[in-house]
Amino acid sequence: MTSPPSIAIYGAGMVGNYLGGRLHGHARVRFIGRSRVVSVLKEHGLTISDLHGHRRHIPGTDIDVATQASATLNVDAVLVTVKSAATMDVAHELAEVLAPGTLVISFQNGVRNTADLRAALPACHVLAGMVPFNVAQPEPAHFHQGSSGELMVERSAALLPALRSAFNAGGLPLQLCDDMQAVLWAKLLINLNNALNALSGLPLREELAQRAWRQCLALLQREGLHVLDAVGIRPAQVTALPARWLPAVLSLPNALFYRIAARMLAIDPLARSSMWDDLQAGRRTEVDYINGELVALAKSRGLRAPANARIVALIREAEQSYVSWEAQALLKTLRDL
Ligand SMILES: NC(=O)C1=CN([C@@H]2O[C@H](COP(=O)(O)OP(=O)(O)OC[C@H]3O[C@@H](n4cnc5c(N)ncnc54)[C@H](OP(=O)(O)O)[C@@H]3O)[C@@H](O)[C@H]2O)C=CC1
Ligand SMILES: CC(C)(CO)C(=O)C(=O)O
Repeated sequence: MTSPPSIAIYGAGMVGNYLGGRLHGHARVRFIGRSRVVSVLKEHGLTISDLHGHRRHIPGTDIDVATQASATLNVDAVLVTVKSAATMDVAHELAEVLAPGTLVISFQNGVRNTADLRAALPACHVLAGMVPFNVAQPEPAHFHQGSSGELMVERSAALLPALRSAFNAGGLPLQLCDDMQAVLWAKLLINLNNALNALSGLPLREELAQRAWRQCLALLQREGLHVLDAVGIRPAQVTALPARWLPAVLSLPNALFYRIAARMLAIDPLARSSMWDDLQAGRRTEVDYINGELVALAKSRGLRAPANARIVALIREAEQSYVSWEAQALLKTLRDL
């Protein structure tokens, strides 16, 4: 790769447009998405910003967009940024067009997307990635990073220096990791809050500032950790504190929590979970790939994960007709199971 690497963003949405906007100019970026989304980018241009004050506008005339998988032909790397339920479709679309050896990175939540992509794309280098921060969409063509953290990607020789340089130059240094499955399980434990945040109807910061919501999350995480222990999965440490300590810290009274875990509340005041975004947009959520993943794992070993199962059911209900919950009421429901 002598000229800047060419990167296709497959799934121009919150994460994809933000990553693509950061990489634009440091790589040749092509945004592949639904026509309703890419036509907004062409019309308004793309604005990206973050909670640290970074802001950038890319005019629509400088943005390369497409709606078909054939636009990934001959790119150096494809970043997959669709929701988990769309992964298999994307895998089959890419299988029709990608040249052998193409690098594909899944920047998705959930623990099975990389394996699904790998199975459908055996001749490609498929790597797992992890996005630790939140992306919000304050306006149709504006994507805002609302919390901190570095992207993580599986260490691999396929991750060529020119590509890593493009991420670095775009302000998205890649943290390389040998055991991404452990990272994805740790992220899944954090994502147990996605459903709670959606049910709360509150921005993340307001929700996590309330002890009863944190206690709900602690309860779901304890149950998750119990299942992971039973099957021998050890989640990686992806936050300042090890995954195993999080339930105890989340359960602290507010005054102590605010002092000890101030970093957890360093979130843009308007940021909400991607599951809230899905419910608002009337889309099916990723709950089966997050809480549902633990429920299925528990079941496969003759165990139970009743609190996470209840959350799956509540989100299913909310997908049909949204009703927000009070924290104390949900905590009681989960404790009574
Ligand atoms: N949003 C966030 O803050 C964060 C999200 N994540 C994770 O990142 C992943 C992406 O999330 P997010 O960016 O929020 O998702 P979005 O729904 O905002 O973006 C995905 C986009 O891809 C489109 N799409 C789906 N299938 C195809 C296809 N076959 N071809 C072209 N476009 C397609 C979707 O359209 P349509 O809706 O019509 O299917 C949608 O516009 C998820 O796994 C999420 O959990 C991780 C960290 C933070
Ligand atoms: C960043 C985080 C944990 C919360 O916004 C997330 O992954 C999501 O919303 O899906």
